[in-house]
Amino acid sequence: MSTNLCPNASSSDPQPILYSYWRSSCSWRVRIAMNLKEIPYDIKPISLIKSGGEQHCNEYREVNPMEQVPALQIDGHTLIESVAIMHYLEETRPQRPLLPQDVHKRAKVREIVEIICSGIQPLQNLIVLIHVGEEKKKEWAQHWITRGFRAVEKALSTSAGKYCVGDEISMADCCLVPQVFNARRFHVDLRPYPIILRIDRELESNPAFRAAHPSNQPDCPPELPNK
Ligand SMILES: O=C(O)/C=C\C(=O)CC(=O)CC(=O)O
Repeated sequence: MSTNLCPNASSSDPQPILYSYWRSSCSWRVRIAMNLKEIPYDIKPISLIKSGGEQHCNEYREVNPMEQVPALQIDGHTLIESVAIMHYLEETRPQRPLLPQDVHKRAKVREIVEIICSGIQPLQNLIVLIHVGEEKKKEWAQHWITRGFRAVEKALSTSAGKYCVGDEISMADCCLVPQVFNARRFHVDLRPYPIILRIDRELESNPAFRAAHPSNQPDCPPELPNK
């Protein structure tokens, strides 16, 4: 690895720590990326629901002022925001690339990432749903996921191979799979999105994706149905 890629990393650095919540789709994206790149890490679970949410406690606010997961302690730095973290990993650990070489394919990966990470997930995030209220939250989440998935499916109709963009797994796939889980959680009818469903099914058995799944997280409640 060249010296400017990872200026503060040394073999004596402690193992990275990922502040994560089992069902957080943003934590899940980073777990997949770490697993794909075979970067060992420890999980520090932050419960988003226990006692009003551990993400709001003073200690964690020092780690992530947005009071959200994930946060990643790596190379002597604390990084927040899942997409920024994935790009950092890509730039410092280029093994098993998550962006294609071709600039147009890269643009397509970023487009799909952006649709999901800006255009869908933030609108159905826990803090928003709390604000929307118990009575309306399901319909609200369905509305925004459906709207976004229409655009994702359209993008995939020209970009997809085996995965979101061509035949290599990319950041777009790291974002898509957790969003499909959220869609199912809110009972979105996924039949109009056959390409999304096909790619989700394709990645289900991938070991990096399996290990990152909520049901395989240390903080996943044991009593969860369909574990
Ligand atoms: O267990 C819970 O109900 C609390 C939080 C979540 O699911 C995580 C989210 O807010 C959704 C997400 O990350 O997309």
